[in-house]
Amino acid sequence: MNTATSHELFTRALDLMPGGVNSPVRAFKSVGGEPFFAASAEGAYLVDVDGNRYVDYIGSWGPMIAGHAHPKVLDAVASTMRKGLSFGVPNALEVTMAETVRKLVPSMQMMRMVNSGTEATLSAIRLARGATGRTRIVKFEGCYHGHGDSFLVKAGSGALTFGLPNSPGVPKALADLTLTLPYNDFEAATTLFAEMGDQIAGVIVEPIVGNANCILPREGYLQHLRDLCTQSGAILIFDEVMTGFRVALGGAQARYGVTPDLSTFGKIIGGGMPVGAYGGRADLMQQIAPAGPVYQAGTLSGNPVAMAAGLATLGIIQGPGFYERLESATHVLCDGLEAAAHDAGVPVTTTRSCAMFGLFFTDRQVETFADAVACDTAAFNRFFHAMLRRGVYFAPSAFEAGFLSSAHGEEELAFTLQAAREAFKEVAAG
Ligand SMILES: Cc1ncc(COP(=O)(O)O)c(C=O)c1O
Ligand SMILES: N[C@H](C=O)CCC(=O)O
Repeated sequence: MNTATSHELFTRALDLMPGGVNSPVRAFKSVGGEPFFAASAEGAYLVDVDGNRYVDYIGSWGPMIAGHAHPKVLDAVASTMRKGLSFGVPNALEVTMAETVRKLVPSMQMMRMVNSGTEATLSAIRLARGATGRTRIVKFEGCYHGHGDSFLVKAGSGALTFGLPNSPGVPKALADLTLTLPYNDFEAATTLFAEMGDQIAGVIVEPIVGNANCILPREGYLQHLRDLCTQSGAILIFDEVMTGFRVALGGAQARYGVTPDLSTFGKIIGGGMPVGAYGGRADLMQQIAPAGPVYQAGTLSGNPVAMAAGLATLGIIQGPGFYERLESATHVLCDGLEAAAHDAGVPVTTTRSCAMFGLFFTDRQVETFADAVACDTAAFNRFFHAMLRRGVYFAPSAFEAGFLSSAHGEEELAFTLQAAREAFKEVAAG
């Protein structure tokens, strides 16, 4: 495999950007080797600057649920941008976006568009604090909510991958206000609320944890958090930046039938452009400036080109059978990966929820963060490179979920599973 141009770019980048990248996980530091540099992407495929083609199971970390460079999204972006890139005054697409989101996710009675998932979560937690007058927040070990200071405590994603779950630079006084719980542990949550429930402003949770690989909620767990928050007056925030519009049209809250007070979105809602959103109960959102006293703002928020890309994507995913097809493709992939691993004698288990999946190198079922970190990351790293060499790109970390798009058809799945049969044999050989 020729990677000369990527190598040359990475060498230059290392001198210019920390780790040679603009976001840590993509540096390949935990799996070893060097990242490839993308030249283009279409459908289920990424093409690098040396002309290598990969079936892509990241989809830009989630936004590309309709596949890369979908013609409807490109057309919407092209026609919108000709009218101007940014206005700094309200535009009609923002209103259409909010109406569309509220139709698909009814708990989003009112909302605010922002520019990233990070902005959405840190705005939501500020609102929870402002509305309750309390300061403590609760998050879960291995969950990642972007890089806001309050969230870099036992954080997942790159923070977990690189062993930096509690980042230097976050004042201790602030970090002390973040309480952490083990995800899926009913008893621990009950105990914490019994001790400190009246001090907790909000609970923020990835309803399906996608930043410590992919861990599904135990039956009744999200409802348990709902009940604890209702009883104590804490605000329940579902961080649906990853799960929103991915595990169901109405997100994880629709899939599990649990209604949060606030939700955060990102990724798919922007169709590949930098977008996030937060919203929920109207009485809470009315406390955001200028309607209320809790301040939050953004020069480019509601950007028309970003709204156009997001709206086009939200249009595509409402097509008939869209999620049914995604769900069955994910089953084909995960069942096939488990079978291929089993045939090679490599212990592997998968988790899946519609268009999102986890691949764990263990023979045990994974239901907790402790289960996830106990898996064989060295075996994952070997598998990752064996797949990459065969033209399949999984996340370059054992602690990230995988994503399918509607462009992953029979051909791509068959190609992936053939590569996996060979790759697992390579892993077994050591
Ligand atoms: C669940 C979750 N919340 C928040 C974020 C932060 O989003 P962003 O990277 O757009 O700031 C991410 C991803 O990075 C995420 O997966
Ligand atoms: N897990 C993160 C987002 O979901 C990975 C993306 C990033 O941090 O670059």
